[in-house]
Amino acid sequence: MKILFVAAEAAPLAKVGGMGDVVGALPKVLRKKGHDVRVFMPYYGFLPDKIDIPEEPIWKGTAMFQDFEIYQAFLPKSDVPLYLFGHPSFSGRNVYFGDDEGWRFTLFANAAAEFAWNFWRPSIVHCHDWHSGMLPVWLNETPDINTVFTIHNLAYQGPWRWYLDQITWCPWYMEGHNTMAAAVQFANKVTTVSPTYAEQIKTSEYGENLEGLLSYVSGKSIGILNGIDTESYNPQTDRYLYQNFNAETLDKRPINKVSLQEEIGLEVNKGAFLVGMVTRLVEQKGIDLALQILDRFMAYTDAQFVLLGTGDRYYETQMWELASRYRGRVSVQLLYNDALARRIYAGCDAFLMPSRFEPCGISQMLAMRYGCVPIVRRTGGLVDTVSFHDPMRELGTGYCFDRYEPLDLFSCMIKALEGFRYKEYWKKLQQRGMRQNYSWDLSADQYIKVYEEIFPDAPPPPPPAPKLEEETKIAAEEPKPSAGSTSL
Ligand SMILES: Nc1ncnc2c1ncn2[C@@H]1O[C@H](COP(=O)(O)OP(=O)(O)O[C@H]2O[C@H](CO)[C@@H](O)[C@H](O)[C@H]2O)[C@@H](O)[C@H]1O
Repeated sequence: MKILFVAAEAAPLAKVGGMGDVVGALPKVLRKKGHDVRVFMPYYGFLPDKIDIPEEPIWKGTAMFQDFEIYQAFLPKSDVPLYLFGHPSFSGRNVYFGDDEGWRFTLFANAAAEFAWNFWRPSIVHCHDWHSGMLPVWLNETPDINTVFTIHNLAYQGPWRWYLDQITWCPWYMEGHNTMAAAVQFANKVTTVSPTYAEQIKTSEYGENLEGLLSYVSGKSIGILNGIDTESYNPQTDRYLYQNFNAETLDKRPINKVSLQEEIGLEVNKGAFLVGMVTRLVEQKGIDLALQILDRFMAYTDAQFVLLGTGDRYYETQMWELASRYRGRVSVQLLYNDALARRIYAGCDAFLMPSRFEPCGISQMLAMRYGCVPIVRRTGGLVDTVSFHDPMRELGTGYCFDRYEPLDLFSCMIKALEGFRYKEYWKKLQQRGMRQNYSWDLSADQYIKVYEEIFPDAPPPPPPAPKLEEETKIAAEEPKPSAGSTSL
């Protein structure tokens, strides 16, 4: 099957959060399973620092009165073709910035529709979050192209209808008061990234005002648990670690702890309980809850804490102040750094994720893969991926609490600290986490099932697109205007 992923992020090239992880990993697995999957993403100004991109575009088009060019590269270490949407509005050094984000990504989505209509015609366009949310609307009247829309984060819903009306083509049949709502209505299938979150978003507590619509479309929606890129994130081979290890050689892991402590300015102390967080500093991640208890936790224990993240200025300042109160015991790194993130997963004893809501969560799975025990609030995908530690029966993979209450988080962290004292049990807990299968294999099969469920309704796909070498030749020619083009 021919599938075009359309997304704002794809790891390791452009990643701000977990959506990048998914778009960087899932296409590779689907391709291994025999599907022709390709990725369409903006040509960000920083990409030439990371991969070789040919100077000549393979195609040129127009959308929303803007000329654009498409360049072709490949996802690193893979044979997944990567189409890069070249337009000056994306030439900056950041993925997300500025007030024109709504316009910029709507243009991106419109260009993706043009691309699918006129250059490489897939059977399925797999859209990710609001950035590509208008695609299911525009492609609704193209019967041989079906759409799957994946919700990674319901909190960001994209431009509102009144604004879309001003900047782009909103067809007569379009319904939905913003991009996300329209995508949910028009996609052939809607997926979200864990079974528990798929149920939660039908309630007013988690539905972000779309709970009614999401309940209404529940016949075409499903929760499919994310996986992780087990090749890239492998403590046995990860070149960013001070010392490689696996579940059988956990005795080597403390070298990472000590080296991390040195690197980030903590007192070097193998025995201290080191808790880490790698996160976007936003309300979703429960930073306010953590801030309510961290002072006391540091005061009453000899634990250490490291935070790696950027985001909300208020949280950044509060974390910074915490670090200044506990010099040598709290380290706050207000930056985005993939290598340091890996060293935190490999060096910390526990990983804190007290999320207010969590569609799936990639970080807790990465933490477990690196022998770092998760402390999580039981919400969304955290329920589906972390289970209660029961030392007597040797079950479970982490420490969990239910209510979004400071006391509950505090007592959960104290339990983890106590558990850490019993080294043999702790080691078994780490090993159970490391041996979990969080690879994309099972989830990729579920996505294939979703694609196959909608595919029989479509007419047979058009004749195969030209081979890649031929596509390059086509690039040299001027694009021909084609029927069915709907850009403005
Ligand atoms: N400062 C920093 N430096 C380096 N790396 C950093 C970093 N901050 C975050 N990261 C990395 O970004 C990723 C975060 O992924 P998550 O899935 O945990 O959350 P996110 O909310 O971004 O994703 C959303 O989409 C994903 C994918 O569907 C869902 O799992 C999730 O619940 C949803 O909120 C991890 O790979 C983490 O290591």
